[in-house]
Amino acid sequence: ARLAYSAEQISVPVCSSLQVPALQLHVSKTAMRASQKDFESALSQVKLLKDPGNEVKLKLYALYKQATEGPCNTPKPGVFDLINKAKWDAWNALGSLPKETARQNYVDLVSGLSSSSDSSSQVKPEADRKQPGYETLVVTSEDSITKIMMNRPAKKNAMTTQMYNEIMLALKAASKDDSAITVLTGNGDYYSSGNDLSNFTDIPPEGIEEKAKSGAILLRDFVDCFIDFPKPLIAVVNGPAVGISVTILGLFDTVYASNRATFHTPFSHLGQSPEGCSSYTFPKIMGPAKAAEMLIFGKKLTAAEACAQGLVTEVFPDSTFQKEVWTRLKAYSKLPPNAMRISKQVIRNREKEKLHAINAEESRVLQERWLSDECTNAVMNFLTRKAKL
Ligand SMILES: CCCCCC/C=C/C(=O)SCCNC(=O)CCNC(=O)[C@H](O)C(C)(C)COP(=O)(O)OP(=O)(O)OC[C@H]1O[C@@H](n2cnc3c(N)ncnc32)[C@H](O)[C@@H]1OP(=O)(O)O
Repeated sequence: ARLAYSAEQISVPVCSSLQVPALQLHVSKTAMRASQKDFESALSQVKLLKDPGNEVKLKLYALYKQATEGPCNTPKPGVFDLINKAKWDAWNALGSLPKETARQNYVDLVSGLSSSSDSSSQVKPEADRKQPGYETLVVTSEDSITKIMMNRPAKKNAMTTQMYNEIMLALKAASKDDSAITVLTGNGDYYSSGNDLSNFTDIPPEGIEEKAKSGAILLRDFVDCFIDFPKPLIAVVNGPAVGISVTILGLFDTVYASNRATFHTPFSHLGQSPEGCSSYTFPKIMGPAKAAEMLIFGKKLTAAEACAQGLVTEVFPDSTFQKEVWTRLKAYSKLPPNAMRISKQVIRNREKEKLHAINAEESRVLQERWLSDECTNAVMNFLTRKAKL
């Protein structure tokens, strides 16, 4: 049955003090313009929803603050104040979005949540469905869909060694479970900021060469899992994507993106070179000239540009992204699973051997790049806060 809950009940253990201020009945005067009635009714409606999860609550929080107070201009909370920092990040990510647009987006989001909770009143709370054993991911299986969500929102879902290993484990488990399709997505405002640059700081006693060697093996194994994944694999790109989180998209069967997403592969800036088989898949998908702009010159694409160039399947407005995408995926997941798997095999199998060879070669080249001065300086500049993308 649908749960009516109070402001206290909406917070979940992962983020226990995350309260949605929209639940407070106070609405500042600045919000009382065009869609005042709709906005007020959304504020009441939100109290009747099932817990929508932290990601959505952060979106609601950010839109509410933007709609009532305008752009974020409060100081950024400290590193250890994770919850307030996540809230601040979500609000700040809205930039100069006009108050009226934020109000409209809030109303749209609540309306999307209401209709999806109407149609799935038996859904178990996420905590019950969550698969145990992952620290950097939230893995859930429901409606024949296994969802692997990168879960380091405070670090923009940067991929640590542990996250690479957990994604490989989750993919292996998903390839054998009874789900029909598998989804990779991110928690928070980013899809992923790519390789966690602090991976480079953990040098073993055997030295930097050994570190580069083990990194190349990890990279090759990680990308191999995507090449070999037997079921339809869908990326739900909820926000900006950087580096390896972009390159592996060429190995997915479908890529849905929010219109807030961007696609950025700044390898030359970082003294590195392409991976994830992108040296092959990108020129094939978008033609060599467009691929070179991304992979050599680090041109950042908007979601619309990435869609026009064939890397993204479809772009959705951020305010309705989750609702539209999951409605579509739930419908796809009801198709005969064996037929989908076999179709994927027919489409992908003849390329597999080639992709494994390309992956091995890209990993070998990167192993050398990681030892270069260009790469070391770029990573040190980021880690000492002298540079950002
Ligand atoms: C097995 C190894 C395989 C390696 C394969 C090769 C892979 C290559 C790549 O993926 S290359 C791409 C690498 N990524 C980057 O260079 C991104 C670096 N990050 C940034 O430039 C920025 O953080 C940003 C533009 C993504 C976001 O900027 P902003 O919105 O201003 O947020 P913050 O910078 O304050 O970030 C919040 C918090 O997250 C930390 N963080 C973000 N990205 C990374 C990252 N890639 N590695 C490590 N840490 C990251 C950032 O430091 C902040 O932490 P703090 O709050 O200061 O503790």
